[in-house]
Amino acid sequence: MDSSLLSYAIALGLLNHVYFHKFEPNSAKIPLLFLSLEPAVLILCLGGPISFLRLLLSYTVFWGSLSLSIVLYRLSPFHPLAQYPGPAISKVSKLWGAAVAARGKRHLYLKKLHDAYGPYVRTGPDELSIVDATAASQILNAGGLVKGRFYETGRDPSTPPPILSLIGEAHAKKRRAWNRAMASLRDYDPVIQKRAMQLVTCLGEQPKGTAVDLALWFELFTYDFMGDLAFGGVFEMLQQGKDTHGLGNKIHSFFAASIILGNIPWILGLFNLLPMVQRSIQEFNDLGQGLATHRIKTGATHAKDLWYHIADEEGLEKQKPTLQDAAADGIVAIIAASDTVAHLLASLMWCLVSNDQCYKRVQQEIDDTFVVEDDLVDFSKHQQCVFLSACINETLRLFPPAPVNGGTRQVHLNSGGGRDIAGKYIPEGTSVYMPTYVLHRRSDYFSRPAEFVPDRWLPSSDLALKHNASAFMPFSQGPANCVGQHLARREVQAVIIFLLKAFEVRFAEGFDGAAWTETVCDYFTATRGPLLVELTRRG
Ligand code: HEM
Repeated sequence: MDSSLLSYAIALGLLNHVYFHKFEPNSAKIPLLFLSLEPAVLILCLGGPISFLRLLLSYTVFWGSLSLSIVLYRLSPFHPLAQYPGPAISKVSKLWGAAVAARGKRHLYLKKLHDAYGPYVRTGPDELSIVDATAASQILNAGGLVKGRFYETGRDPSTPPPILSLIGEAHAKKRRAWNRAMASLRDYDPVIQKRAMQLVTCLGEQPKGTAVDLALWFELFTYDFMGDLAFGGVFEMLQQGKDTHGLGNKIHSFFAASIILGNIPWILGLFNLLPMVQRSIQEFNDLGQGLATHRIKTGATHAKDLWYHIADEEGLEKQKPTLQDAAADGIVAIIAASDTVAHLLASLMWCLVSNDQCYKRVQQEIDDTFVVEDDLVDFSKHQQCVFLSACINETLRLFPPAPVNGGTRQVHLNSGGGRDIAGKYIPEGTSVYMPTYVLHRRSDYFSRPAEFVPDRWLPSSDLALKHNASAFMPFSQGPANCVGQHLARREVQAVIIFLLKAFEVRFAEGFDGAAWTETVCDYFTATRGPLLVELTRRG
């Protein structure tokens, strides 16, 4: 046995742990290079024969001592997050979390963990999941924590970052343009109306007695609508009755890769080198550029569209964004605004069709508000449907389209110490999730948390229910909350009003309605399986 090689390999393993713990790298590229060479260099330095057996010993002992030291430290009471409970496997590595995320069931896994361990759970060596409304509000609002490394995923560093990845002044600048775009939502009413009416027409043309996949049709609606708003009307998927651009697949595989990478961000630099990943990022960049070029060539479908604002066509900013810059935001508009709204629409229809009483109340409210068909286009009347609004809130509570509330927030390393948040100490280097799916289902915030009870949102309700509205944050909170939330509500309100005025909707024969929620997955935004219904024209 080569005892000096053994002791040096152990010591080198421990030294590497101490070094990389203190100077945590941003990317695994350089550390992996060092870690793969060091045991061989050690043999060269110690002298003696360079045999296969000595190499094997050096590598095994070096990697073994490094891994054991990391595992023991992460489980030890000396780790800064030692006071937070959580499963041992999560304390040791994020790989388990990444595997759960890859299956799309992260929201359900987090719910189980919080049920077992309470509102603060250690979900990774340096990661917490928090479902405390006060803490979430402090983290997300001004003066809270900044965005974590999660937001670097899915982007090639050579491409301009979209609003979602930015912080500080760069974020504020883009946010001003987005705020202008969302300041006068009435400008977009004609587009919502046109697409909602087209949706109803397309649905009415489906052969009688066939099952219609509402989840798919809602996606086509939102793609067409956002295509109109951001890029001058490019997709026309409703007309074709299918996702002709494969946009759904592109978005879903992009997000799936992003959340897996978001769980183990140090792998980012390596992962981005894979041709498959480069291709996917490139595809998105090309799509954005192509759509932007199309919009510039053809102009807007109506006076001032979203592109007009995000590309600053009015020239209000000192420095106009480049085409690439604006295209990056245009793509965010398609991604952030289509799948989320489609999910809300599908979940809402599922909730209504599953709850006959609520369905009838919504239908009655719509019939009372819009006595003649022409009234439907009067968007000011849409807001009068207060029970429908309550149903929208209740759906957002139960099925938030961003189940984990976006990416992580972080107390970055070397940022001047940890932070006190709602009476708890969050040490430097900690990433934090605030899964709304779990927060919204805490029984001490909302009574009967798993039930669809829209009345809890009505001021006139005489139900004596616990109702903590500050724990309701489907659109996140603070300066980087969802800038499109009012547009989303406006779209959903309109589509449901047009749809329920035109049709009776029931689950299709043989469709297992009760099992539909099991098809919901969390890939940053939620995805869902087909929602098969039967539509009957109302008289
Ligand atoms: C039901 C529909 C929607 C839901 C539940 C939703 C939810 C969210 C959430 C949770 C965030 C924060 C993400 C994070 O911090 O990582 C967000 C950000 C954002 N959303 Fe939405 N969203 C919806 C619809 C829309 C629509 C219709 C638009 C645009 C037309 C939009 C545009 C954006 C943008 C641009 C951001 C980034 C804001 C910033 O960084 O300042 N969203 N959304």
